[in-house]
Amino acid sequence: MASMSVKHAIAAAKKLRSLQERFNPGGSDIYPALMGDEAITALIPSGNPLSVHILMFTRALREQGTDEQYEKFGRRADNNEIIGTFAQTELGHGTYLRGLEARADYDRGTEEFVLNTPKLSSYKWWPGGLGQTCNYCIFVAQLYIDNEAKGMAMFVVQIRDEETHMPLPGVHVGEIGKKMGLNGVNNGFLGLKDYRVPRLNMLMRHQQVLPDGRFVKSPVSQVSYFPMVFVRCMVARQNSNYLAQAATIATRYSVIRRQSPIEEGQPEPKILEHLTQQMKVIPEIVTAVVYRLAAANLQNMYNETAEAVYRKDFSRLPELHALACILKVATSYDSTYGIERLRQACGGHGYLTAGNLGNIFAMAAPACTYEGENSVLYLQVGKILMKNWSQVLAGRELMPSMAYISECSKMTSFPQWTGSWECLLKAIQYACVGSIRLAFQSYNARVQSAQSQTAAVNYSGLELTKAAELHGRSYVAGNFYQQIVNSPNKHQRSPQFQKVLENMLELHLIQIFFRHLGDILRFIRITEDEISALQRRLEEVLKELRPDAVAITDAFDFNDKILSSALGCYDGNVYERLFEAALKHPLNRKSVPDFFEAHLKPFMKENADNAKKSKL
Ligand SMILES: CCCCC/C=C/C(=O)SCCNC(=O)CCNC(=O)[C@H](O)C(C)(C)COP(=O)(O)OP(=O)(O)OC[C@H]1O[C@@H](n2cnc3c(N)ncnc32)[C@H](O)[C@@H]1OP(=O)(O)O
Ligand SMILES: Cc1cc2nc3c(=O)[nH]c(=O)nc-3n(C[C@H](O)[C@H](O)[C@H](O)COP(=O)(O)OP(=O)(O)OC[C@H]3O[C@@H](n4cnc5c(N)ncnc54)[C@H](O)[C@@H]3O)c2cc1C
Repeated sequence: MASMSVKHAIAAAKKLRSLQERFNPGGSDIYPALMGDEAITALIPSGNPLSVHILMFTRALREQGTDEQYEKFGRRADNNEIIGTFAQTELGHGTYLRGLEARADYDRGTEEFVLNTPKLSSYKWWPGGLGQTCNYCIFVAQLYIDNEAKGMAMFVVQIRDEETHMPLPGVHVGEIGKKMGLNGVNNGFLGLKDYRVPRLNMLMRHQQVLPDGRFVKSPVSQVSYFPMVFVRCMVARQNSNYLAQAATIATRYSVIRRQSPIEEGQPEPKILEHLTQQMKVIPEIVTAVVYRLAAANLQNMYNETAEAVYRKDFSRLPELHALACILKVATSYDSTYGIERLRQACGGHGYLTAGNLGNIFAMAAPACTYEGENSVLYLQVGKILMKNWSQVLAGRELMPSMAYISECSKMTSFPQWTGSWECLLKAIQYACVGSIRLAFQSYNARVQSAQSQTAAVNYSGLELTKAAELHGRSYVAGNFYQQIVNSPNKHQRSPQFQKVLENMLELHLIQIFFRHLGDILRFIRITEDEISALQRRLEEVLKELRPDAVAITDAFDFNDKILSSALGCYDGNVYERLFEAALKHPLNRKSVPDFFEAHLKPFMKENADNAKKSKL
């Protein structure tokens, strides 16, 4: 499977290169590389072994290396003359980067770094493509000078001979084994023993080791985390795409499949006529749209911040970090949940490999773990919200994406309930700020009672992650509201199209309201009648969106090859394709399976003989 994936990935990369040259000659704009990776990944159901090369190796060389280092390594990597990965996680550590055990000791006598993975737990473990595909990697290690720890640093390390692909002396590299999906990616392990690299193999755009061993610290240590921020932004778009693919499959199947009359004596309707089926499928279509828009917004912010960082302006890093965490977590959680819900909406056929929903789930699910495990990232955001709440208490201004926190903090109570979109949006924001306030009170009480900050974070973890989740909901819903209601190009939309968008906004806001009703009721008084009115509106807007469901998913414009699903094919010939897939199964090559003579017949005969004996 790995070699097939590499073959497909190379073919797709070549195609991408020609497209880039045609549409973006000589450009190093990140979009083609991004789109390229998504296009390649979408075409390789078992995952793209070049993903981490495209998304992290080339990017780290460009953003963390000096211009000279880019010329030496980056250009060859961008041109796919060398294939690399990003080797940070170890067998023993993934989240806690300060606990990484791989070390780089500077030898000023030879102006080299001596790289070691001192224990089994220090082995790099997980990097995509490391097992068999890559001949280089970015090796992340704790930097030591005269045995004094200086923090994390990145090193360009060649691990395989460029001609023979043989692992180099001092390198122990291989595949980590089968996974629940992405088995074409050859995630690998890497051990290094006294492996020497020249001083100039340490990426030195932001921090340097001089020939005599003097260390020049980075002005902002967090900039070394930037490669992870990029992938978190990419995950937001990638996983909204996976959800859109699954929504397309389930929607198309739901207007082909007929089952269970709604009125006695009536013909069996398309299953999408059942209200409960609409509630399973249509909200996921809308969630995919909502996250695609939020992810595009975030990508623009990433590009602007990356350019600023290039100019040594690090001011926007904290806000980008917070939003990248929020969106990476929200899209990976919600897409994974949504894809499984859509699989269940397709009944038994949703469980068939020919439907491809299981594989889409297996492709989407690991995003809850890689690039920062979700609950760890929510804790990151929780900590940032605590810092920002202190700013609010001190009357200082907050970053733009948190401005609503200041506004809500000035409200002594929630205004009269109207149920309008603005009211629903304000309700989720108000609940978020209420949660931040409660979390801060708990956190602060712990710190005041002499707990360390890290311990206070741990023991306030449930409230911190709740506040972070609600901040994510507020950001995503606010972004969708602005795009639908206040977009500068709203007047270019036809009234019909605007109405569909407004129906999607209505559904998203009501769905989020019901999902967090408990969190909202802690801070806002809402009567039973007002809640029942929202229940009616929910049923109404599902009915309104039902006629547009197929058109919206068709607008995602996935080729049948990308969906790779007998249930979601454009021509709707589901049963014929299911049956065609079934007949291709190896077990159907013979009428009598080989195991009959070898196992089944003797087994049944032995039972029959025993039965006869017991009667005698
Ligand atoms: C197609 C898909 C391919 C998938 C390929 C997958 C690749 C990978 O998975 S690569 C490996 C990914 N690994 C991670 O994401 C590690 C996750 N762990 C963390 O992020 C760490 O917890 C840590 C790096 C955040 C460090 O934690 P800790 O040492 O406990 O330090 P603090 O939490 O106090 O943070 C210090 C300081 O730095 C700020 N910060 C943290 N991360 C970032 C960032 N990415 N960008 C900017 N700033 C960051 C944090 O807010 C703190 O700031 P202050 O409070 O102002 O000091
Ligand atoms: C498909 C896939 C591809 C990957 N590709 C790469 C790659 O290319 N390069 C690379 O370097 N890595 C890669 N990784 C590794 C990935 O980055 C790590 O798995 C991830 O960072 C989590 O670390 P861990 O696995 O060590 O889990 P841990 O950090 O051991 O976490 C395990 C559990 O402990 C909890 N936990 C840990 N710390 C805390 C805390 N401070 N507070 C609360 N709870 C905590 C976590 O929330 C989690 O529930 C990949 C992983 C996968 C699954």
